[in-house]
Amino acid sequence: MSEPAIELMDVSRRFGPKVAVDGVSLRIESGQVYGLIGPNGAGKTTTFSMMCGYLRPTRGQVRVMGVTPSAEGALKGKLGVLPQDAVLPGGWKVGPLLMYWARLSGLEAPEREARESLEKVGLLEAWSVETSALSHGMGKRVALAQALMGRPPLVLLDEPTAGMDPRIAHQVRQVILDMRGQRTVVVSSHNLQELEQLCDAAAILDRGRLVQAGSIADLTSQGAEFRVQVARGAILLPELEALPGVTAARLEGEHLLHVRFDGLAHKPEEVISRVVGHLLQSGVLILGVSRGQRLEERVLQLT
Ligand SMILES: Nc1ncnc2c1ncn2[C@@H]1O[C@H](COP(=O)(O)OP(=O)(O)OP(=O)(O)O)[C@@H](O)[C@H]1O
Repeated sequence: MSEPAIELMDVSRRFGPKVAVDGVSLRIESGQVYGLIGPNGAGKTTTFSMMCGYLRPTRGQVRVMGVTPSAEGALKGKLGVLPQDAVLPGGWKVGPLLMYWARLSGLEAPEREARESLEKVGLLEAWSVETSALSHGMGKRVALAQALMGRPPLVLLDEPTAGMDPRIAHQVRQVILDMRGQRTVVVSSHNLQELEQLCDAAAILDRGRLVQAGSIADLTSQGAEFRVQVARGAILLPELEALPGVTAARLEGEHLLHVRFDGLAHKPEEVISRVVGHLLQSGVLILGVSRGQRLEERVLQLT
């Protein structure tokens, strides 16, 4: 197996008596978009900060692209970071500030880098705007532009779309999707629908501990569960449960049917077709079918 982009081995981090991260082990492969999920105080930002090298673990080991991230200069030029509460310095205009940062990072062609990055986050028109005159969402986009400059192989984004309007959030998600497969991106977000759409895999943290990690397909049980949105008609659950492969069926409200199946012995497409066929024969009208649970539902079960 090739070397992972990031590996945490039994990592803990304390702040005095407070254990913020507790014995977490996880592996993030190169080219993945990887989500860090968890309720407030779960340890996402602390984990993030250890991946960036801003914090050292109290116990265990963090390896990022083969090095210890907290070692001086270890990740220079290889890492772009959007911290949770990025604050831009006052007294600067956006473009010159980005050029200054590009120079500090040793990038060739700082102006081109700054312009391209600002364009990616849809903010080129703010080139000459004072940082103090930016709205919260605009400031965040400038910080994101900084994280993307120089196309680093690893990008860590803490709450990248929080505080952004829907159109800009969509654009930022597109920027992240464009990096998929080419660079490794770690995203922390409370927007689980967004993470479900963006990520290949994710880790769910709760009170400092790793609750579950895996591909989004595994986390949402895509190989063992599906949902049917029903317009109208009477659903007889025992009849569905008697169909080959189906292990359980339940209704959420009147219009959402959840079906679990034995994904090892049966192909999803066969069980889905069988269930949908049976429903249609029984006169049930269907609005849609989707595989797996919602990620949100899974996280609520686990945390
Ligand atoms: N510098 C610190 N000193 C003391 N306690 C801290 C410090 N940083 C974090 N903590 C505590 O560690 C725990 C994990 O915090 P962390 O910020 O990593 O959580 P989070 O998952 O990012 O939360 P949120 O979703 O609210 O941003 C919390 O209980 C927090 O109060």
